[in-house]
Amino acid sequence: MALRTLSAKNAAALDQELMSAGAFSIDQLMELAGLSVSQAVFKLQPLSKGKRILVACGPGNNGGDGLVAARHLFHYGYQPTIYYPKQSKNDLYQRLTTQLRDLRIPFTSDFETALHQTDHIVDAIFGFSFSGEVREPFPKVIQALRDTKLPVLAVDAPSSWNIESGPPDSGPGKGFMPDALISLTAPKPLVKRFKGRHFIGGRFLSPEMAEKYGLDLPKYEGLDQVAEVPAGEGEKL
Ligand SMILES: NC(=O)C1=CN([C@@H]2O[C@H](COP(=O)(O)OP(=O)(O)OC[C@H]3O[C@@H](n4cnc5c(N)ncnc54)[C@H](O)[C@@H]3O)[C@@H](O)[C@H]2O)[C@H](O)CC1
Ligand SMILES: [K+]
Repeated sequence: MALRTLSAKNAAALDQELMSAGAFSIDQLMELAGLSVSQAVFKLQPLSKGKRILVACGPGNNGGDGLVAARHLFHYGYQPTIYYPKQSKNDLYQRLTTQLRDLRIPFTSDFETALHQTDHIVDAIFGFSFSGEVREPFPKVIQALRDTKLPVLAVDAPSSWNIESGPPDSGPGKGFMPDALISLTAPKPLVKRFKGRHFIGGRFLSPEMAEKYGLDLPKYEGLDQVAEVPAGEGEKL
């Protein structure tokens, strides 16, 4: 699979264009993004390997993808727990959290303890709009993600990585290398520095839009909402 990358600026522009000219709502895009994340978890962590999934959610749409993924994971038979310290008042996020509470999915404010009671972690803290130094309360969370021996799946970007240049040289994310990454719509330039299993998700791009942004549509198989990129492909980008 040949792959071309999408800068943070173009990712935001593409997002806006999908919701204007493309006539998608944010709810639809987030639902499909989160569904892809849930399928990547299913491939990485079959139910027989452990059902407990800790989903760490940030304040923006990356966190929203995590909330959607947790709902799907529950329906597949997993036991998700949500860490969501900066909850948005926005109606969409309020509805997503209500849907999770209705399923009796626990929310925790103690990330450290939750980390000792899970089998797998989803990093949905920051995506393509992350910039600068990691602000509170996330530095200790990023550090814990870096230090854990448990498998971590990063959503769209390993949180704290620079979207263009990749791993930070200092700060809590220095040395953070998740086991797997799911790029949404298209890989961001940081994938050149990523070592691990790499999936593409967000199966909603039209061929015209892909062409306009110079992207390749992944070869999704059958009903899959994710396509795995062969190992080493990212380094060639
Ligand atoms: N088309 C698609 O592929 C879609 C992808 N989706 C997902 O949306 C995110 C991007 O979402 P956005 O809301 O623009 O931003 P983030 O979630 O990445 O983060 C914004 C959030 O984080 C705060 N923040 C930024 N920098 C820092 C910092 N240094 N310290 C602390 N906090 C920080 C900022 O204030 C905001 O609150 C994309 O990656 C995908 O995962 C959509 O769901 C669907 C379409
Ligand atoms: K992330």
